[in-house]
Amino acid sequence: MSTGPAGLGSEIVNIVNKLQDVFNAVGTSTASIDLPQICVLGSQSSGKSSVLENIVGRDFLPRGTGIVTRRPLVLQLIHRVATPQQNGAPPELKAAAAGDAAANADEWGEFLHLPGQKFYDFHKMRDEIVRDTEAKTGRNAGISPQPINLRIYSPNVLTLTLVDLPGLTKVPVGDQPKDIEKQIKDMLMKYISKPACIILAVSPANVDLANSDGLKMAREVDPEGNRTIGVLTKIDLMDTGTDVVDILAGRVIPLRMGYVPVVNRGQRDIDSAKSISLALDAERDFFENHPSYKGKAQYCGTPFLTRKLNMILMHHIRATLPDIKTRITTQLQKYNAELLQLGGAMAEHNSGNVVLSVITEFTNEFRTVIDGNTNDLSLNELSGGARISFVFHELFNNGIKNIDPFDQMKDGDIRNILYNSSGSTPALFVGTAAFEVIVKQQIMRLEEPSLKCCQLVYDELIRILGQLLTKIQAFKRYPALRERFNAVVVGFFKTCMTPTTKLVSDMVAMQACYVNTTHPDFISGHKAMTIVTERLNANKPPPPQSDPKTGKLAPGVINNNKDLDVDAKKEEPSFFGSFFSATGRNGRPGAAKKAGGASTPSTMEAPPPVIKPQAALSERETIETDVIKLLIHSYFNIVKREMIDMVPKAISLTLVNHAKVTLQQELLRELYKQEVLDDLLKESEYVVNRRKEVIGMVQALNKAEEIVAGV
Ligand SMILES: Nc1nc2c(ncn2[C@@H]2O[C@H](COP(=O)(O)OP(=O)(O)OP(=O)(O)O)[C@@H](O)[C@H]2O)c(=O)[nH]1
Repeated sequence: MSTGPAGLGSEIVNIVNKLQDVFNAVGTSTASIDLPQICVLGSQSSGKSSVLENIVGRDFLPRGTGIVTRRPLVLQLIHRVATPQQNGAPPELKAAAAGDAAANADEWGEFLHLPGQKFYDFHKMRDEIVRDTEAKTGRNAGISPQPINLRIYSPNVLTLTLVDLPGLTKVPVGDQPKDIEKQIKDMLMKYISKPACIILAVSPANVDLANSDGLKMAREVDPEGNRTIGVLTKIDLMDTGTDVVDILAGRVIPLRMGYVPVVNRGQRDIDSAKSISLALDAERDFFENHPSYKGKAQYCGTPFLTRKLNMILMHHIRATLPDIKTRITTQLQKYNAELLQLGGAMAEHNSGNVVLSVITEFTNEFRTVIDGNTNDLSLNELSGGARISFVFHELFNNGIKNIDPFDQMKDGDIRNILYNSSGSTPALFVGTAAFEVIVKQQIMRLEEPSLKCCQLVYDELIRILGQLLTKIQAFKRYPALRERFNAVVVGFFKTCMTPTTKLVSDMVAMQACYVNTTHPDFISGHKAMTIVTERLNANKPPPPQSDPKTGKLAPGVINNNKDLDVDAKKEEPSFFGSFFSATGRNGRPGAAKKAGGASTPSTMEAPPPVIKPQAALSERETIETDVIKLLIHSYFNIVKREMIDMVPKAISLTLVNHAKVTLQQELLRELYKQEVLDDLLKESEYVVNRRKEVIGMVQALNKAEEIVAGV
């Protein structure tokens, strides 16, 4: 490349330019490596475009009213030595000369979005900037963070990369969005907040520096002023007798890299198409002859600014290169690892091996999750097996315990059952039968929560399946495999549910079908009787019928034997009457007072169509009912306890444990078949695309590594 003072730092800046190209080629989403660059920051009309054009030495930026710069312009200036044209001027140049008087064979621009096209005509270059800006943002609409990349080759530039950004604005113009100020500020922030960015803060000297929007914003991200260079424009427009000497001396807002004063073309110069070379001459004259600056004129003006920027960028790049190298290496490792996960660059696979290993991984994970040995144990959430335990020991346990056998049954109902269950032999075994009827009814109520428990455990298994389908990487790559896995496993769980619900229903049916009154935990009839009568005595002394003999029914309830008084209706002729009052067709109570009674056999009438019990319970009825309730309570508790114990065991046997043991076989049988293997391993579009992207990144990073290797 070039040598001599003009080429100062070219090599190292070129390295960054090359890196920029390499990364640009793989897209903007990969800006994970921030390259050093100089960003131009300032309010509208502060003179940013003028400074840039002076640095380049050519007119090439769009001008106009409103926000002209609406996309970042990444401007790579590349110094090249002027070469005598050997075979005459290139054809593009001949065409260009007509439009741009300054066109010459040594200076041209190239846009990244128009590869291979050389712009010798800098006016056409300007048109292209306008065209592409409008293409991406609309005519006067908004702004866009998507940069335009322009590279300018010239013997008159120092190798330098500058980013021209939209000017800070306050008022939306035309159909600009209302929040344009915020949009611009956000975009600028994105650029200047990166530590690798050097901020070129442009402020007009004819406005108080404290009000400079550019400097204000720069201080937000660089409060110490370590990476901000101040450019003071419009020095020529300052009132006579005033100057920026205090600012330059760092006495107003100090910046470590200092300030450079410049004089650009005024509006009138632009309108009269004054050439930049003339403008640069005028600038030099201005500083050399101004009383405030002539002693330090070599530190003023655009050429000094350019050299300074070149030096700063070069040093900056030197300083950041080691870090860039490290980042390239880490990124390379990251993308290589991802590529490996995506199945490598060639994406070759032996479908049999893949399916086999996914089945193994899945079933291992499944067992681990069920057994609760999972690595990613979350502290604030139960998972897998722990959730199933919760279903068993909390939900099911409480669901069963909370069933109150008498919540839907009034004492009067019990009395009715007591009577009804006696059938045509009212007194004999009446208690036993009623007890069994009620207990069986209540036992059947346990079926619903038991089946619900099966369903909840099934839901948990489905949940685990969902987790594994997300967790295991191969499913991302092979969506068809994922689908089939899902279908097979869900189908498997469903199949297991049939014997499981049958088993659980049967367990309830077993309990209901045989009531074991000899169960060791069952309260005895005598005990129940004693408890009830004691309770009664305690509640309302003196008990009028405290003699158990009068409540003879009760012991019979349990033992079906001795004390059951078949003559009860003789002793208490009101046995029926005390239990029931008949209601006639018209519903009048007492219409058949003696109905059904054996006392009037000779004049027996047909019973009334509806026979209703009397509302209040007699004392004996109360005792009988209480005894029955106590017995039911005792027995129902035994059954509940057994169900709480057994249902989880049943569900484990036929569902959870069964799945643990046989799921692998099932998956092998369904999926590990030659005829389906290839279909299962069709890759998802995402994987195919992502692999392309990652391969691109890896290639770019490899290239980047090469580029920085020698530095
Ligand atoms: N006299 C004089 N005029 C200047 C100087 N710098 C810029 N101007 C004028 O100020 C106006 C704005 O300059 P630009 O370079 O377009 O400013 P800008 O910051 O790029 O503006 P936007 O792109 O709209 O944000 C133009 O009319 C320039 O001619 C200067 O140093 N002296």
